[in-house]
Amino acid sequence: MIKVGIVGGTGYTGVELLRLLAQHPDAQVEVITSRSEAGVAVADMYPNLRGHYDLEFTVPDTDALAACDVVFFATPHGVAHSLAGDILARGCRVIDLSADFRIRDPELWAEWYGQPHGAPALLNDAVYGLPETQREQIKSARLIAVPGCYPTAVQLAALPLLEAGLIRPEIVADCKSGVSGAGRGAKVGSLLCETSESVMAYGASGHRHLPEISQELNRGAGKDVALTFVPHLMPMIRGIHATIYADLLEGQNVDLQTLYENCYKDEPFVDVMPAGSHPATRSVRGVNMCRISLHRPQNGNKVVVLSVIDNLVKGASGQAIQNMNIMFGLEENAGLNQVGLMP
Ligand SMILES: NC(=O)C1=CN([C@@H]2O[C@H](COP(=O)(O)OP(=O)(O)OC[C@H]3O[C@@H](n4cnc5c(N)ncnc54)[C@H](OP(=O)(O)O)[C@@H]3O)[C@@H](O)[C@H]2O)C=CC1
Ligand SMILES: CC(=O)N[C@@H](CCC(=O)OP(=O)(O)O)C(=O)O
Repeated sequence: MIKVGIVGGTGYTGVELLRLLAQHPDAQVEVITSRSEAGVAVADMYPNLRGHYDLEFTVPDTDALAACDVVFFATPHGVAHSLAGDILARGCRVIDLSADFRIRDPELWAEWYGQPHGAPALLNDAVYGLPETQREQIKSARLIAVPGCYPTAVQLAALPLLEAGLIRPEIVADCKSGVSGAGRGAKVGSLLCETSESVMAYGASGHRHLPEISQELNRGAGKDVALTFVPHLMPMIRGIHATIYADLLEGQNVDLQTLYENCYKDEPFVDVMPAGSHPATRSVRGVNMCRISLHRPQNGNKVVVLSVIDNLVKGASGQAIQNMNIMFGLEENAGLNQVGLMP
């Protein structure tokens, strides 16, 4: 059994880790931290976990965490910067769900996150944990930077076109998110009265996921890709819907459906739907899956790619467990075989 520690167990990604790990055949949660709920039983706080965990939240303690085989950080930005180095130095592996190690350039990170990078010396050890592009590096990694939710949906949709050099290096990513993407902390903007029956764009002139998505699209394309990224808050709890618009280069006659099907044929968590489908976020609720479909609007060289994920699963905790499975040589789908909820 792999011994798991979780820092930040009361947040939405923390409790999603607990939900998914409760059914993992090869992993057991030994330590789960919360400063505000220390001493409270996990099952008292989250009754959906009654019967699955006999564990209390404890304050973060690096000795207890480092005694685990792997520690997940489900914490706000900056926390892994201060704790991960000590835990790694004691031989434990770290999977960070925050953005602390996603951006290779510490100055760029500081610019977008409004604070100095707290652990630049660890950046060389960090592997960007998108299994569909980094599987080999993940196998031997000790520190994983789990991609952001929007970046996961956008990259899986756009990379096959960019890697094949079929489009102009210019992409528009129009994205929508459920409110759980904003975390569990109390904020006026997340209140029911503020979010229901309403749709709102935000960060249209610059969102912190822009440099992360750009970094990875540029890497896939082998050149700079001009990216326009606009996120929207939707009146739903979970889900990301990304619509990608791109221009095919003149004279390209490639069968895009076949390109995508071949690209993802061995990927357990990417579903290329029949051409012309319209994937809905509810089709991935609670499951570690990205569903993609391709469209060629008539009269033009546009290609539109639709991509949906659950922000808390393929966009965070499920993808984090997928990384753990790869790092520890387990079946990649161990503990990740859930079927989605309908309706
Ligand atoms: N929500 C989402 O859809 C996604 C979130 N992420 C990222 O995952 C991380 C967690 O997100 P989410 O679960 O939504 O966040 P929440 O705000 O819901 O939870 C944060 C958790 O971190 C703990 N925490 C806060 N500050 C500290 C600290 N200084 N030291 C130790 N623990 C701390 C909190 O518990 P306590 O204060 O009691 O210690 C709480 O359990 C964030 O970086 C987020 O950006 C990534 C992808 C998707
Ligand atoms: C709806 C909402 O507020 N979404 C969050 C992004 C979700 C997220 O968790 O971002 P990371 O993956 O980088 O941690 C936001 O826009 O900042």
